[in-house]
Amino acid sequence: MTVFDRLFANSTLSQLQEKDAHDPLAHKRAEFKLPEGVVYLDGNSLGALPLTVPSRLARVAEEEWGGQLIRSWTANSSSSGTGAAQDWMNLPDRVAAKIAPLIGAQPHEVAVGDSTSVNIFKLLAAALHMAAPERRVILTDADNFPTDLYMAQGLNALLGGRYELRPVPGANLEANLSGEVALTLLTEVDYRTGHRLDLAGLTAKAHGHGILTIWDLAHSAGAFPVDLNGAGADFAVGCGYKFLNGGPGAPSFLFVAERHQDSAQAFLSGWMGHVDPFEMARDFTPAPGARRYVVGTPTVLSLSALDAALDVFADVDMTVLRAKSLSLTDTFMELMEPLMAQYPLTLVTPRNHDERGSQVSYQHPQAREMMERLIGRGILGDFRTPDILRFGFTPLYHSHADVWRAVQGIKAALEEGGGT
Ligand SMILES: Cc1ncc(COP(=O)(O)O)c(C=O)c1O
Ligand SMILES: Nc1c(O)cccc1C(=O)C[C@H](N)C(=O)O
Repeated sequence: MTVFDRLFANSTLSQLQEKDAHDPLAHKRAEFKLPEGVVYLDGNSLGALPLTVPSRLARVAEEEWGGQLIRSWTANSSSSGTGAAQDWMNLPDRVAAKIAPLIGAQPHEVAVGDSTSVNIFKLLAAALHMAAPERRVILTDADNFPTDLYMAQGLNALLGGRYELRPVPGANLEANLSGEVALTLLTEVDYRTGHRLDLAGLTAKAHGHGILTIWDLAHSAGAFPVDLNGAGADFAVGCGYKFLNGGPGAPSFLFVAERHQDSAQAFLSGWMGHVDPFEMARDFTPAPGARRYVVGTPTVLSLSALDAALDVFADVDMTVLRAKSLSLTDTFMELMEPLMAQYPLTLVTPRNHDERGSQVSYQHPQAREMMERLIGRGILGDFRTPDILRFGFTPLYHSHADVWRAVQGIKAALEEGGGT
């Protein structure tokens, strides 16, 4: 670093620190465990640990499981002296009620459990069954996350190959909406580029052609305000372990719009989606609302972690969170500008605010090696094939000074790489 560089960098840093001093979300960082010496830019893969989670897990293990044993499935406060049992049976519904406001849904439109992949399967099956039989195309983005494509391929094989999975480039989606399309299966924010589709606009256009929509909100929920009902969305899924910080393998959520709940069928009709599981009836009668999509026994430990993690959003205004996210990603792009002029870096994330999520990505010919060097320097981003450096920003725990530190680390890693 030259003297000039250092002076420039320091003045930039102090300007950013000034911004941080006025950050209305600055206090949220103290609610997370973040290791010293690390800038964690991978909350879009695995959110950081909210401090309330370990004690909640310990309580569930020691008191609810260890002390109350099977009584914890029901709410029965008189069953023991060690505190009220925790009504585990309804835990998926309580978690759904916490996710609902983050995605513009009503609580009974949300179900929590299973993985995102499995929930995609449930919704694909329900939506295809609702679509007119002459509609034989499932329209998707060619760059969609692999599991979305694989689930559609698997279900289509089960259905005897009746459908055509049509992957098209994101820019051609609108032109491919037609009367032969049964449904669209789209991820709002691209996991590689961070490009954000127009969820409301595409939903309206799809509806104009009589097409049902399934949205994957993996990189949206908890990252910015989502308004599924405002957009008239039909179906959606999302991850619990990314911006919702529910921990590795956290349960996923799904959304079924109220207007579809009588016609959409839960084909993975497990007993926990039955209106009265302990009736032990021979035939499946669905529970009201989205609860019918809860298949088997709720995964109490991981649901409890997600339940506790979601409390960090209780006092967060999501429009404020979005404004901070944009400020962080704008700052990052701006600070990276001189490096783009000097090194083979290509920005692949749109600069336009409406067209991006909460990540910024660059192509680099040695992206994998670059990311290894960066991780060695404590800048934890991600590499995605074939040549993407991906940096996720979580407004709940990042400051503008973190952005500055990250860019200093990237600069040093690029220099270490000898110009590549
Ligand atoms: C868009 C998208 N959908 C789904 C998933 C994951 O699905 P699952 O939770 O089933 O592994 C991811 C990331 O892992 C993703 O980025
Ligand atoms: N889900 C993941 C996992 O189980 C292991 C490692 C990474 C992940 C991810 O979240 C990948 C992620 N969906 C992505 O956007 O690349």
